[in-house]
Amino acid sequence: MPTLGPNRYGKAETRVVRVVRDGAVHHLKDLNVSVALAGEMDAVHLCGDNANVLPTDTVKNTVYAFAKEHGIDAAEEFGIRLARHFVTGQESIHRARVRIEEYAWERIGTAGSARHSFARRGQEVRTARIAYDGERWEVVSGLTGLTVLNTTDSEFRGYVKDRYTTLEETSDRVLATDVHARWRYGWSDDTRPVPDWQRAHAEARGHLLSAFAETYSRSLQQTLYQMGARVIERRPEIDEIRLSLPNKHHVLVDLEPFGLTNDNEVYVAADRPYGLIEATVLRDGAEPLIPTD
Ligand SMILES: O=c1[nH]c(=O)c2[nH]c(=O)[nH]c2[nH]1
Repeated sequence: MPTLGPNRYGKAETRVVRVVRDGAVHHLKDLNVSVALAGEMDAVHLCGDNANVLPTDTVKNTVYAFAKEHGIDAAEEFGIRLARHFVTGQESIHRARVRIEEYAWERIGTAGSARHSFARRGQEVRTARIAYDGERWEVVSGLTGLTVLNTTDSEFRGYVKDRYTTLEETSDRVLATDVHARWRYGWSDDTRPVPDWQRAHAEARGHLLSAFAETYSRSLQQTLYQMGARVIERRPEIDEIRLSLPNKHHVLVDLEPFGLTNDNEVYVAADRPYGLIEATVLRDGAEPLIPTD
């Protein structure tokens, strides 16, 4: 009989919107929560015995019930609460992984409606991934879809050239990317103080942005390292950060046919193909544990 390999199950993409009504002033949290559970699941796969299976429908209900009972503050905290509940609440479940995407809303600032009217903030998504095996925690937070652009202080020269190279060297180009960042906290057991998730996230995001803006870039690779290093240097609770940065090429348009010059003023924003620059930056002695795919 073929052997059953690694397996997990759960409810993916439970969309939960939680409104907190503070009198006339309302607050909004908007999450997409995916829970995956693993443990003693041989019988359900091999014999059709469901005795160890907490239904995925129950998993979904738990997400909604916890949103009501405990509210939602930091995504990490909500994910930790869920993971602990499944691992400590069911004997057959030994490990839980909770992934959360959080969509940010900001207030529409007109008088009166500012209390209950919101607009989605751009494409940026906050992410959290919590893994728990009953003893150790692994919390990886991050963000995707944070689009940034420098109109100068970026060059790309001195690279390898072979017979297929046509790219012109440049000492002044537009540098733009959609930041996809994941960072892993050193916190891993309940006996140690839990990081301030909201503050750590806001500060890490701020360091990514300031390093992007302040780095004189000789390549996106160099900028990536500077962004990651700044987070590691300034946030002691973070041991590892992985960045995936598409190079959103901005190509100068040839205006000569129209008798016009183009002194780094008019670009075509090419959407594909794009260079894709990826790397992990680590605290000295830390292990690279964030998956590279
Ligand atoms: O910052 C860059 N890094 C590269 O590796 C590369 N390759 C390329 O064609 N343009 C760029 N830009």
